[in-house]
Amino acid sequence: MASVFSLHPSTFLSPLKTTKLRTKFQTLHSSQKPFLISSLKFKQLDPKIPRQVQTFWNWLCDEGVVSIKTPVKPAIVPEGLGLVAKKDIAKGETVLGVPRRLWINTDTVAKSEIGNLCTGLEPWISIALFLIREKWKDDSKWKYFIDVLPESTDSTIYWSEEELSEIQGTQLLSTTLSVKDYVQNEFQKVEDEVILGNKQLFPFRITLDDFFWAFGILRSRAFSRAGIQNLMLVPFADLANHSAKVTTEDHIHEVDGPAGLFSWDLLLSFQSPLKLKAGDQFLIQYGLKKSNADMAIGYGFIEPGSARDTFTLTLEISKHDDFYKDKLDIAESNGLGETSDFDIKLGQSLPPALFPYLRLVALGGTDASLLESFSRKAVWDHLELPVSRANEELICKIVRDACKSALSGYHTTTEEDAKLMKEGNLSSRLQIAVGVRAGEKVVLQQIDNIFREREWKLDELEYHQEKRLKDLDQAKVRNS
Ligand SMILES: C[S@@+](CC[C@H](N)C(=O)[O-])C[C@H]1O[C@@H](n2cnc3c(N)ncnc32)[C@H](O)[C@@H]1O
Repeated sequence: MASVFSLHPSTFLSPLKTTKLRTKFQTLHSSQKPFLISSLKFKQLDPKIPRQVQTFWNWLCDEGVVSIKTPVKPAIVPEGLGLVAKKDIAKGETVLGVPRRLWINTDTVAKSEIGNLCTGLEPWISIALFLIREKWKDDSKWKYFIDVLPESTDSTIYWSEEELSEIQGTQLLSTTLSVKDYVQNEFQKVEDEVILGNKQLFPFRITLDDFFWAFGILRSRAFSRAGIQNLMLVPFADLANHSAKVTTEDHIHEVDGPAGLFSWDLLLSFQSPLKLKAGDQFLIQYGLKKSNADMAIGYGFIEPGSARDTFTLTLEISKHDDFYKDKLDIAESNGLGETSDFDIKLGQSLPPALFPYLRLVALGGTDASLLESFSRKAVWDHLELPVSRANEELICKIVRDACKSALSGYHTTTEEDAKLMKEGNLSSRLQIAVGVRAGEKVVLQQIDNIFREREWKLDELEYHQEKRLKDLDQAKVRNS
């Protein structure tokens, strides 16, 4: 693949740019000198910026995506590349707008040479193939954008065996391995069904590493408005880094607006969620609901602190359960299934459906009569309250055993993790490993504590059977 690295930014003159420059010199003589000088100056980034970033910025200028008025510019920041305010920016002020013609989404792929081949593929897979192909092409429209994309991130999908051993026993490890399996299987399928039979469109070797690269790029930088169907890569906008200081998610919009010198288009537009001073970094929120494990897999970093510490309890109605069909029916009538995931977050109350589902899973013996006595909805309402001492004791045991088993799978103790974090100086990947494993353990301990306390109170709780007898007695008294 040819590269633009050998060209000095000031010698990078596409035909279009030459024309523009000439026009500018003409206007220079017609008294617009200040505009020309400042517009050339605004193109210059910090001299320490890598040359390909300067070239990318020049391209954005030529495409009319940025102008002298654009209040942010690319810069080197602790998170890699980022966007920095050129002037003070008010909260809510528009900082950038990238026109649709530069987005890479399924529409872009559909209109490309591989459009027909990609019909029916998962959106991310078609965009991944497109991206790999554009990276290989010498004359890609997105060449200067692709040249500034990283080769990898600290996402756990790129970790070595040794690095992965640091997250032994964690849910992060099992999710990472499932994601890697998924990507590998999808690659094998697309290689057999699309790539190998279409050598004229893919005249170069596409490896599993290429596919992982594209997957990682999409996971860490693509925007998706309403789920995976609207996945899109947006040059320039994808330079915005994340900050926990941003506590809203409504700063990205699609609006109609000017998209160059003479054109109008749909723009992906960013409003600043924070008030910024000149020189501050423009930051956004990547997703308030994401756990640290989601952040580690998707973006290759975690948030310090405990706000994103999560453990997912997965419960299942056994197929061998005598009441399997009834139980499944009740779960499904209430939006759950044979297997249900409950995300438990540190310091937050348990998900409301956890107790009814647990009681349902554990329901047996004489308590099972509950399944036949009421409508599906009414059974669930009953499950909101303790059913019987035996049932409540069993759910505590199920959960506490699961916590104990999970806690025994980690290869470090909470104290060892705390010591490592206190000492500092960890590599970025070890920081993620220690942060996630410590976070999972503390949530597991929190869950175990809740159910231990519940065990202590088993004698004080009011159970469904007793309540029913009490209600019957009260009714008798009223009727006598
Ligand atoms: C959308 S890109 C942002 C631009 C990116 N910094 C770059 O150099 O191209 C997302 C990536 O930026 C980095 N990043 C963003 N926010 C971060 C943060 N708060 N801490 C650490 N890394 C961050 C991660 O590598 C992440 O995968």
